[in-house]
Amino acid sequence: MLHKKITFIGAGNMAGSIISGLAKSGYPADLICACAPSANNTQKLADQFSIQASQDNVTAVDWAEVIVLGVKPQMMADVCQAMVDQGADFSNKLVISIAAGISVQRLQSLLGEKAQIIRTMPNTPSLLQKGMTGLFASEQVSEEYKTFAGDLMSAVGETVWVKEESMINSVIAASGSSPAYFFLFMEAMQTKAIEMGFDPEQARLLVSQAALGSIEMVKQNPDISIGKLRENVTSKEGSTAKALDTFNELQLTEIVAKAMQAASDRGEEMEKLF
Ligand SMILES: NC(=O)C1=CN([C@@H]2O[C@H](COP(=O)(O)OP(=O)(O)OC[C@H]3O[C@@H](n4cnc5c(N)ncnc54)[C@H](O)[C@@H]3O)[C@@H](O)[C@H]2O)C=CC1
Ligand SMILES: O=C(O)[C@@H]1CCC=N1
Repeated sequence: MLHKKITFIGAGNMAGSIISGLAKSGYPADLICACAPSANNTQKLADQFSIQASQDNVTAVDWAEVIVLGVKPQMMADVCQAMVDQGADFSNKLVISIAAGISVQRLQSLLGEKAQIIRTMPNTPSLLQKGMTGLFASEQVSEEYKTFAGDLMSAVGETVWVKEESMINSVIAASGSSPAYFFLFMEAMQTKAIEMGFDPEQARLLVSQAALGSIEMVKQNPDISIGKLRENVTSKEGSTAKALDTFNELQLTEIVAKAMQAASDRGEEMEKLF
């Protein structure tokens, strides 16, 4: 991939994960700058990966060709407005937003019509280059910048382009937020395993190794449906069947669908609020 100077505005959980994944992927560290008001996070990343750290958004934007917006949705408008008021010029720069709930149109009105904006929805496993990112580009974004954004996010995991911006909210539901669902499930299992007599480390090992093995089986067998893999574990009248009956009685599938819909709805709602 081409290498361009990238400034991250915000260096928290998500931006920090992408920066770490990028640095581990071999992206030139001297072309990455992390910018946030407090030096805490930025300096940690700078010490760990030899990237640049800054506390001055405008200078950091001036320096780079690609700007990744990684602040909280609630803060996005104020942060963008402050940069523009202080003279930051986003004309013809590639602006990659990772924020939930901020539309391209909103960003365009904040940063100016000449900013080339790509909206993405990554997730924190980007840290380990095991991320999943959905991307949406408005019509005015150049092919060069689309390719760059795709390559950039591919350096930290898998990517899917969506044609409709509204599908970014579906990406939130399926992969942006979903590491938290899997963590919740594992937490619940760990809690019960402890109750059944294991110490916390053993319980964590039992649950996480089972999860890891299951994921690998899904990944390494793309031609076998996930349902079939489930059936292969489920002996007739055996113990797995009893566990699955319990999940079904309590309507796990419906619960998951409702939770995913709630995540997507909140993304949509935030687009109106912020
Ligand atoms: N955490 C996650 O799993 C995911 C988060 N996102 C999106 O990423 C964005 C950031 O979320 P998190 O990383 O979780 O939040 P966070 O709170 O960990 O990070 C926010 C960062 O913004 C910085 N910041 C605050 N004011 C600033 C300013 N004026 N200028 C520059 N930086 C400033 C903070 O210092 C912090 O480094 C959100 O918009 C969220 O929707 C997207 C996908 C997944
Ligand atoms: O909770 C949130 O709003 C963000 C978006 C996806 C994951 N975290």
